[in-house]
Amino acid sequence: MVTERRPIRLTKMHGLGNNYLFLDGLAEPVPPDDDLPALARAVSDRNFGIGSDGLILVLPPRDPGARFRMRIFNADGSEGEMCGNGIRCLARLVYDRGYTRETEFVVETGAGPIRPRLHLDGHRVTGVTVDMGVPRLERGMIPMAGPAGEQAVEVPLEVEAGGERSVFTVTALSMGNPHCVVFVDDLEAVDLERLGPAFEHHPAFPQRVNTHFTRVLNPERVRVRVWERGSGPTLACGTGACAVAVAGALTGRTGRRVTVELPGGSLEVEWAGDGHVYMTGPAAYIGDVVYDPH
Ligand SMILES: N[C@H](CCC[C@H](N)C(=O)O)C(=O)O
Repeated sequence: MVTERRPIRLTKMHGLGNNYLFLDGLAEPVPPDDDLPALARAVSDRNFGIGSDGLILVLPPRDPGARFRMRIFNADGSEGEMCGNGIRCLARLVYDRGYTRETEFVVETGAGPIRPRLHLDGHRVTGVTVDMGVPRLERGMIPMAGPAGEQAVEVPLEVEAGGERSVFTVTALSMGNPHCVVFVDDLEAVDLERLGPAFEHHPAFPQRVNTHFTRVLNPERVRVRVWERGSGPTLACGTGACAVAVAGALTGRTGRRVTVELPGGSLEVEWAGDGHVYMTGPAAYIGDVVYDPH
């Protein structure tokens, strides 16, 4: 239940069609924490709200080493630790609004400090490369059931969906948020609406999971269909694209530099020698809107 009701100014942006409503907490009052899940659900609703994959707050940092702080809420109101497409949009927004003249800065997130770097043509942001940090491979860090210190690379997962039980081979890891990568030969044959929820709510993932059905086209290129924790099918998932690139390298299916083709477009991902994952992609505006239901 949203306690206080007043018009809320939002900016809708997207990264490859993965779209979010941004509340600029540097210019607007931020609703109380208890209101945020319900507000995220309300504004994300595509019929009774504005419609989006979720709500992102731009906030002043608490971490002295950070310039900004990002909080992300999925369309179901659950809070995610990080959002790859969202942080590229946040980086463009704070630069365009003149909150910083830097083209590289640290953003405090639930996944730790994340560092976007803006690509400019004059003063126009043409793209963003993000240091997404180091992937967490141990089950205890994903989190995923099983021995906490063990990795989950090419492991069996029995999934019950629509009365059918099947065993999938999965590779799970965290980019600060949990991901499950399932390599398949026939991507079109995946019944995402049936399997997506079954993976998302699988008991092996106590905090649920984002799932990425992935076809390897060649060692430098993969194609992915996404079911996101808390938002369902989206056109792209930035943290997921990073997880897919790491899983491809871990399983020997790809190199460490991969073009990840998503329904909304492609991201360039590299799991570099420093252990960090770097993701490059666009950030685009849709427009400003006032949420004022009554
Ligand atoms: N659904 C995700 C958060 C959004 C991630 C995604 N949209 C991205 O671009 O990384 C989660 O609950 O972990």
